[in-house]
Amino acid sequence: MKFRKTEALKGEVTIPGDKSISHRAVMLGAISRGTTRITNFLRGADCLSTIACFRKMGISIEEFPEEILVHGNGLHGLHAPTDILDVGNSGTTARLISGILAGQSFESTLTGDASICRRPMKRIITPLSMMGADVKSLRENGCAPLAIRGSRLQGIHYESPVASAQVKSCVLLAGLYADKETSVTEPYISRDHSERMLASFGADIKTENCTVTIQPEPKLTGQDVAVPGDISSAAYFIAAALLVPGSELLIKNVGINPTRDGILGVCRRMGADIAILNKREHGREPVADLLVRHSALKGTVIEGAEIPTLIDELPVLAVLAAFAEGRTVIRDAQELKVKESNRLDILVHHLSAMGADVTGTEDGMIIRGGRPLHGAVLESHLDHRIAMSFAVAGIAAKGETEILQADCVDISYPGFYRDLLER
Ligand SMILES: O=C(O)C1=C[C@@H](OP(=O)(O)O)[C@@H](O)[C@H](O)C1
Ligand SMILES: C=C(OP(=O)(O)O)C(=O)O
Repeated sequence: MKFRKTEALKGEVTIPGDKSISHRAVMLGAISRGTTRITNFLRGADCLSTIACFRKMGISIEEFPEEILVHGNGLHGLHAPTDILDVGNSGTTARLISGILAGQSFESTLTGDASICRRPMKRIITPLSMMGADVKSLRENGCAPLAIRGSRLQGIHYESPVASAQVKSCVLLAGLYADKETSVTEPYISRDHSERMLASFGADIKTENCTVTIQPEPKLTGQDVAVPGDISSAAYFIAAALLVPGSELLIKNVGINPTRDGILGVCRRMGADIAILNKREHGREPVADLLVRHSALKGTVIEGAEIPTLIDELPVLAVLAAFAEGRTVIRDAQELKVKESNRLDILVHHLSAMGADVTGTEDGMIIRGGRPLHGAVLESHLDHRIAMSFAVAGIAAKGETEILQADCVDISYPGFYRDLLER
């Protein structure tokens, strides 16, 4: 896929549903009693993997153009899977479903694509084993494929070494099947969609600072879930409108949960003109429309507690920083090394290939912005966020940028190129 400088981004765009919330709606629907009706469900490959996994455990899930219906069988209503559970490219599916599988009375095997089989699973094997589950990395490398023998679990208090919503959610979901309360403390607060949705389905769950506590064996009841637009997908449009001169773009129906909206604060510090309009609630999630105008940007520092609130947006923020005047420092972002690809290394490589002045560090990078960027031929490494971030760089840089294996955007945003280019 090839990109050149585009015209100003004008008018409005409505981006697809939130990936994290779509996954969770299917999972909680599957283990609740009654029907869960999901609107604005993200039909990306990752969320379709979640649906396929629960169908293999006997859950009836109907797909209609406007809604998804999940007919749950209750907390103990899953059947032993008819086959190996394939999570595809989805880390969220792998880690969250493992928490549910750990509490079942059957054995299951879970695998995924080459990227999934490189991503660290020890971070969930450790707490699930503490709870009494038998979870094995079949290649003994701490990664998938995983064999999970479920059992009646023990409630634990887990101090997570990483601020990861996937680890936290995995332990909380396992906690539904424990003999007493389970709590998780993380170093910084990560996205809290699981907590909000578990509460709305009827779980007894409380958050105090960085600790979440859940009581076991709740009566979960199917709900209507209206999925907000994904701020991680909106991020590419925010960045494109900020970079392309003359742009003034209204991005409608974006989830602005404070554990996810770090990109807005960073952009504002960089000098961005972003107005938050029509603030409202969708279920328990805050939503707004964002009016973004082309802006002159300056460098900033992104670190610490802010990192989990914008973890998936760091690739596109690094692109913005390359176009901004002055120095941007990204620290505490070592988690980027263990996503769909090693995003730190690839960002440094690709930004340099486009002419940016960037130095990789142990846990981030230093970008000395303001040099004019030029086109380059770039591998996506089958990482949707890399492909979308450099598509944005490509429409703001001089000359032609080609992204190889660009179709991987279907993981989280089918139709992304059409929305970006055919406006
Ligand atoms: O819980 C979730 O839905 C997610 C959590 C984050 O991962 P970590 O928990 O590994 O930080 C994020 O990068 C991922 O895209 C989705
Ligand atoms: C890291 C991501 O997703 P996951 O961990 O679910 O594969 C992402 O979407 O950027």
